[in-house]
Amino acid sequence: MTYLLALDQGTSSSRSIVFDAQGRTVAHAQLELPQMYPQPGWVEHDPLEIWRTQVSTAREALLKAGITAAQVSAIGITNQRETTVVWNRLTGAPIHHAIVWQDRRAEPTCVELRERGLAGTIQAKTGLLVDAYFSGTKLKWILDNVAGARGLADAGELAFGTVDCWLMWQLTKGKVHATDVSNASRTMLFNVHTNTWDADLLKELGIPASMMPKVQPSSSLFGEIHPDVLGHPVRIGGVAGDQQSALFGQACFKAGMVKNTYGTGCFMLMHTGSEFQTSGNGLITTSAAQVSLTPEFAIEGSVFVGGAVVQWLRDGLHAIKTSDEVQALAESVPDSGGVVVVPAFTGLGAPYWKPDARGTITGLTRGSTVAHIARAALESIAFQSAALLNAMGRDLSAANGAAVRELRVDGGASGNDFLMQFQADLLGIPVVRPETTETTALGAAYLAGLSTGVFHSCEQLSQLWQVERKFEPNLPSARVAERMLQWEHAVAQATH
Ligand SMILES: Nc1ncnc2c1ncn2[C@@H]1O[C@H](COP(=O)(O)OP(=O)(O)O)[C@@H](O)[C@H]1O
Ligand SMILES: O=P(O)(O)OC[C@H](O)CO
Repeated sequence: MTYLLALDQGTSSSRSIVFDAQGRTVAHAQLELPQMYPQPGWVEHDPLEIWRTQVSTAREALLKAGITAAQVSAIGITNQRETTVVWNRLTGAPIHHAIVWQDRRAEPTCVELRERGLAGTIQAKTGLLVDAYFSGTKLKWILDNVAGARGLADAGELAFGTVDCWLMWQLTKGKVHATDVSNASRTMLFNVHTNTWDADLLKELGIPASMMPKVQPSSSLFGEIHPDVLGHPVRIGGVAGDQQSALFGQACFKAGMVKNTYGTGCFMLMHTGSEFQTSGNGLITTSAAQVSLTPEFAIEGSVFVGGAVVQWLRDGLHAIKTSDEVQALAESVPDSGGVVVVPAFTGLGAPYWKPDARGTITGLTRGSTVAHIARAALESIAFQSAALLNAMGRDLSAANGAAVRELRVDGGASGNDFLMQFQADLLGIPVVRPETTETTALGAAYLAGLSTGVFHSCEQLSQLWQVERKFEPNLPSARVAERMLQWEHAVAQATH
């Protein structure tokens, strides 16, 4: 039997999954990752904890599967993106905690870049909007603020990496300092047309090129793990940022195919093939996972509060005891009774980009109950995602692309049938949930399997992808327009 091991290092946990050669899950292990909030707006992880939890889950998953590393054909790595680690090449020790993607401390540098009129050049080269979300300005912050860092960096003694790169350094005991194109494209330092680090942007932020990892296609041989780690040297055959990995795991290989992941937040990505398109509607362009040297792209939008609104119902309002109870509560009323929840707890992400917006509930009457609020809260996940898909639709028609035919879904909240049906109703296209909703890890396993001969082609992977349930739209278009308008009115109030 042939197995693939996917390491899925997420923001809140490290997970490892063993898959068989049909892409079926064989065993799964997960450990939570401690979060650190040293100042308002700052979020950090301990890089050594990232490594410790990841390697523990890998060992546990192999044990649960009843196999040894010698039976694993290849390892695939997928990871929370943008999170920035800097370590000393000689000692291997991180010089600072990892600065997590949610961390806003680098905003002043971004203001400066925007004021200097660099946003257009940066978007043309990297596909990104200038924002503290991406790694480049976080890396600059570390060099500017950690004592002695700049001197060591100039002397070539420091290494930078996103989490995939840091894990590979650890897995190979310092032999491999590499990343893949999809992770590199989240740094704001990477030219996505040439698939190389951009010398001008590195210079602009004062980052020595010697710190940067080698960049490879997502499906390629990155190296072999040290035998001490899992008891056997296994090849690392695939690496991708978690959202691009999910796009790959959903078998969205062609232009116009879209997936949405409903986790804490929601991440929607549309493959645009080898066409580099910038969005005129508040979305970003990113490198998709690549199996060759040819650049491939996706347009991406993110919703900050997706499934997290259900956590708020549970922990903030005590409206439910477990997340699973939300569906029954929402369905205990025939509609939301005119209530609209805008969960702008930390501002609104794409396509609105309103950092100062705050959570708002509109349409409350004397008859409103907690069930109406719960229903409206669930609906808000679908409204925000619909705004993203509508923005993608506008980008597509501007580029004369074909209309999107279906939305493939995954992530924790995609298990909620009410939410998925309402999503299909709002979008007017089928929402399709696959058999395996662990598509992030599956994507990494696919990438690793492709480069090591376990799989032969993307066509073969498309055939492995199986529908579990298809939600057909079932709401008259006039009613959809009315509901979207109600939502946009509420958003306007949240952003006042
Ligand atoms: N039945 C459900 N209905 C709606 N949301 C849910 C349900 N079960 C879990 N969730 C939400 O899904 C999210 C967890 O999904 P997951 O994919 O594990 O997220 P992440 O990878 O961001 O940690 C949580 O925010 C949780 O509130
Ligand atoms: O780890 P997740 O699933 O929260 O994903 C985080 C994203 O990669 C951030 O860009």
